[in-house]
Amino acid sequence: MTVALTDAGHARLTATQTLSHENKGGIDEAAAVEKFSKSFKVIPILDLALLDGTPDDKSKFIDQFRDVLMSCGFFYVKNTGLPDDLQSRMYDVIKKTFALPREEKLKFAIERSPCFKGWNELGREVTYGKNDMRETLSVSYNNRARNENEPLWFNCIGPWNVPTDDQVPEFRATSLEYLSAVHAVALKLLHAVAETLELPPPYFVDLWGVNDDSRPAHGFQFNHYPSIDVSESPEWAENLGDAAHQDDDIITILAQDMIGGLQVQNFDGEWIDVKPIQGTMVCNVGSFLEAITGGRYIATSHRVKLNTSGVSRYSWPYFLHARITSPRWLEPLADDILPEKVRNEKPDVKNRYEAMEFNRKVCKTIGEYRFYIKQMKSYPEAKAIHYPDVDWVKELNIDTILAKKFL
Ligand SMILES: O=C(O)CCC(=O)C(=O)O
Ligand SMILES: [Fe+2]
Repeated sequence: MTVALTDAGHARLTATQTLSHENKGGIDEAAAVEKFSKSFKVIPILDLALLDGTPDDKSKFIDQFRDVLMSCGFFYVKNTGLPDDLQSRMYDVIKKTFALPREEKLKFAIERSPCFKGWNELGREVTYGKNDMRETLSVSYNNRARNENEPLWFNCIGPWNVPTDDQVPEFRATSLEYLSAVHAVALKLLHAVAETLELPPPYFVDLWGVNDDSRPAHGFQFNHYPSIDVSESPEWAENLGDAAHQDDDIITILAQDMIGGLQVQNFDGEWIDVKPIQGTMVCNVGSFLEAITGGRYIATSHRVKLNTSGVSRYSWPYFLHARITSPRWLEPLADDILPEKVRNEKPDVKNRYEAMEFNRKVCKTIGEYRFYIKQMKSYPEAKAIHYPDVDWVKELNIDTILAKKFL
């Protein structure tokens, strides 16, 4: 959900932002022009209120949703049920957290956590070999620490490494409130995804242990993209806020302020702006849904441009993940159980899908993959401190040539 901003600089930007969508219900007209094409030029808006409406409303939603999942993989949702004031409070907490002096943020730096949680300084995160021009705080859930008799990769989740109550008094209460509210939206969407495939609504929730209360693996992250003056720092001119990637989860639900910068790639290779729209959140398909549907539901590639707007940008995504002990690779749903409309949609994403397929077969479990590949690659400094001797390519017995090509 975009946030009504109060300070003068932001309010000015909000007022001058021209939004291409008119928020009328269902999918708006701007999106309908490009209806469900893989050459999309705008991102559709879905109205979650339809799911609680009449049976007709609901089936309209499910039909639209299926088309969106097969064509674009990215969509706004409105009428999420998340209180506006919760979004504003979350936004204030995020701003306060990143505004702490560096010495204070170092107290919860990612290097202090064997679970790769905590604050990651500007420019330190690496996505596909490039440094992202953002600082982040990986929050997620406050899980218990790994027991000694559990595999090392159980450290892919663990206890919070976040500001203390003295540093940001509202941090804990607001984050917990937000996590529970956004998780409810994610569940609603995941039930609807199952319905687009004519499966029982809890199908994926059960398959992936999404409601595993004992050790929730979902991600929650704060992102701060400071404005970079490239005339002063020309060495950063070619970097991005966040390099192009697919989300490696089931579904992502992102809240952002009104600054903009997120872009998604259509199948003609064009980068399309995901402009902030008041009262909406941005959702996208993750690689798990892409894999289980044999590439029919698209985990769209996206990136964040280098922020040169003159004003900081903040975003806070929630990543719905499977239980860490779930198998990393699941055979796609058999063709004969897919509804005809989905079955007939042949994925034309060969290269992307192949890479993803390889990538998913590399590890036995989701936790193993997150720990050895994702986290160790993304946070090299933290890896060097906690796991100096671990060589993940060897550890997982990966073909080094394929690893170079695909990972
Ligand atoms: O900040 C954004 O708008 C997107 C961030 C993102 O794609 C991610 O953190 O995976
Ligand atoms: Fe992402």
